[in-house]
Order: sequence, then C-alpha cells, then structure tokens
Amino acid sequence: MLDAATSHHLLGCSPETSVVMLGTATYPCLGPFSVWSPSMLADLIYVCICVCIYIYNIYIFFFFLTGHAGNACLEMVISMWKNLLQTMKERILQQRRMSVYNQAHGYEEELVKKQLQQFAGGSINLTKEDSGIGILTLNNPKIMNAFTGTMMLELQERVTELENWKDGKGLIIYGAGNTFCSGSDLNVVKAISNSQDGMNMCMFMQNTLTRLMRLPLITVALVQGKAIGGGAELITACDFRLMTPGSEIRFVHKLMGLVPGWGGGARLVRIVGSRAALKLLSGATRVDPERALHLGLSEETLSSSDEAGALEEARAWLSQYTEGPASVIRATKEMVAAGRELLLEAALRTEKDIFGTLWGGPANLQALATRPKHK
Ligand SMILES: CCCC(=O)SCCNC(=O)CCNC(=O)[C@H](O)C(C)(C)COP(=O)(O)OP(=O)(O)OC[C@H]1O[C@@H](n2cnc3c(N)ncnc32)[C@H](O)[C@@H]1OP(=O)(O)O
Repeated sequence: MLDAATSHHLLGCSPETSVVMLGTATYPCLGPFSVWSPSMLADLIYVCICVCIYIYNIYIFFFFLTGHAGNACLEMVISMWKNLLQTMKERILQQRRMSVYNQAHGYEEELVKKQLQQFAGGSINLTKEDSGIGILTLNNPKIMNAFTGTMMLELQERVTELENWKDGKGLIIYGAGNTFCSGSDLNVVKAISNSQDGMNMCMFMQNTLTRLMRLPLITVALVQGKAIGGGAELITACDFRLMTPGSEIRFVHKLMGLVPGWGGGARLVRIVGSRAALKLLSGATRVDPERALHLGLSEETLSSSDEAGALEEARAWLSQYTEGPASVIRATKEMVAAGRELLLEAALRTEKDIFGTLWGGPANLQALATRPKHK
C-alpha cells in the first residue's frame, strides 16, 4: 500500500482516497496534516516560528519608519510569507511523498550526502530533447559506469530535474562506452563496509530509484554490455528494458555475500514473479537477451550493438508510446503506476481523479473535434 501523500502524488488524487503505507505514520486528528510524520510537522512548526519572527521584525521596522503601523506594507509582507510558506510546504511534501525513507526512519539525508560526496568520479548527464524524450547517461566508462558517491548524488539531482520537467514524456537510461553499469564502485563498497553506512547508502539509493520509478515519464533502460549488481537493480526501476545483442543482466549480489539493497529485489519479483526472481538472485544467473525476453525482463532485443545505433533504435521504440499530448502520456504513466503500487480501491479512485484531469481538457476536446473515429 502507499501512504496517502504518495498516492496523492500518483496523480493528485485526494489524500482521503488513499491507503496508508511506506511507514509514514498517520494522525487522523491532524486533519489535512494527517499524513505528516512527526519530523515533517516539526519542520513546518519551525518554519512557522521563523516566519512569525520575521513578520514581527518587519512590522516593527515599518512602525518606526512610518510612525504608524504601516498596514498596507504589513499585509503585503504577510501575503509574501504566506506564499513562501506554501511553496516550502509543497516542496517538502513533494520530496517526501515520492520517497520511502525520511527522518522518521532514522534517515538523515544531509549526513548521507556528505559521506557520499567523499567518493568522487564519473557523472550522470541528462539531455532533454524537444520530442519530450530525455536521455540519461551513466558516465564512468573506465570502471564500466560503476556508481561512485558523487554519481549517486548526481542521479538524485537529475531525478529532481526530471520531476520538474513538465513537457517530458519519456526517458532512456544508458551507459557510456557500450556497457550499462557494473553496480556500486567497489572502492565505495569497501570504504563504507559497516552496517550503518551501508544502510544509509541503501536508503539513499532506494529513495532515488523509487522517485525514478514514479516519474510521470515512460522509462526505458537500454542495456548494452553488462548490467551487474546495482546496475541490474537500476534497470528494474524503469518501466521497460531493451537489450542489445551480447548484453547481459546479472544480479551478482549473492557472490558478494549480499542481497539487492537498491530496491532491485522487490521490483524484480514484481517484474518476473517470485519463482523466477528467486532463481535469478540465488543462482546469480547470467541473463542473456533471449532469456530476458522469455522471462519478460526485456521487451525486445535490438539489432544494433553500437551506442549510436542502439540509442536510435531505443528512441524509435519508445516514441511508439510517447506520441501525443504530454498531458495524456504523463497521466497514462501515473495511472499505471497507481495500478502497480496501490490496492485496487485506491487505484480505482486514483484512476477516477486522473481521468478527471483530462476529461473535457484541451487534448480531449481537440480529439473530439478532429478525430471522432479510430479506423
Ligand atoms: C547494492 C549495490 C551492490 C553492488 O552493486 S556491489 C558491486 C557489484 N559489482 C561487481 O561486483 C562488479 C565487479 N566487476 C566485475 O565483476 C567485472 O569487472 C565485470 C563487471 C564483470 C566486467 O568484467 P570485464 O568485462 O572483464 O572488465 P574488467 O573486469 O577488466 O573491468 C574493467 C575495469 O572496470 C573496473 N570495474 C568494473 N566494475 C567495477 C566496479 N563495480 N567497481 C570498481 N571498478 C570496477 C575493473 O576493475 C577494471 O578496472 P582495471 O582495468 O582493472 O583498472
């Protein structure tokens, strides 16, 4: 189940239509704030107190400046602060409702970020094309695009950028240098090989990949070469996977005395079913394009093996599903995401809410006026 705020994200459905999950406590007595965790409420109370102090200071300033209360100025200041408060509230909510972990789970994001910052190298690049398709490149080819700490941070930044890309319809993720990704940089793995640091990195990456999975974009992982360990986990956060000839997906975690920690285990079960997932994880099995197709892990095997050709094929494949108004494509993805994550009744209500955003809207009216038949 999802918490109310999460399903609210899964397309603006009213929180009361949602079911509770993801560990965020609910407080019915708090009415509209009922989905806020104690730490979120503390954040808000802190902001409110700061705002009051600021307003009071400004009031005193105008009082002395004008010799009277300066009511008009005061009203303007109050209204500015109200807007600011609203924006901050929305930002906090947006980030929290997309994520799995927050302070209520003992997750201190700023501390985790500081630690990851120490392990530099590589980059995550994003290009937003006019067609509404974004291209996200994992760029650290010297070590097969393994994730350094700064790449983890950059992935989070790019996901935020994509959340704010209102014209976006689709996303292709691929690795530079003809290979996808060999997971976490083993130097980082060694440096943070204690339980607490590992859990922090795990929560950070689960939050980022959950937000990636919930983007209102149709997402495709283009697997060239190898998708290993965390790289195999990353591809499960996409809606679809396309493989090139000779490529391979492999969950090697068992060989490292681990299980997936970036959410790849839970997502793999939903993609291929629990029996196949158990085999792939406990056997650390090499999955070639043929087997991936058979398991439903891949949609198609592309014919090109080179980067430019494969990318072009992936674009063409994705554009079959991204043609049309962004509002409709995005709503479709969000509706499917709700169906994937919510219990049936909550998913139905979300579908109704999403439907309501489109019915009688510009795309709907234009379709009615120009294309009443679908022969
Ligand atoms: C919750 C997250 C869990 C995780 O992701 S843990 C990490 C899981 N990944 C791994 O264990 C991958 C280890 N690497 C390998 O098994 C092999 O390098 C791999 C990916 C099969 C590729 O084999 P080959 O094609 O023969 O290439 P190669 O071994 O010569 O690699 C080329 C250079 O890349 C380096 N590399 C590959 N994966 C890396 C990684 N994850 N971290 C750090 N360095 C990595 C590798 O050491 C080699 O560098 P160099 O040429 O020896 O300097």
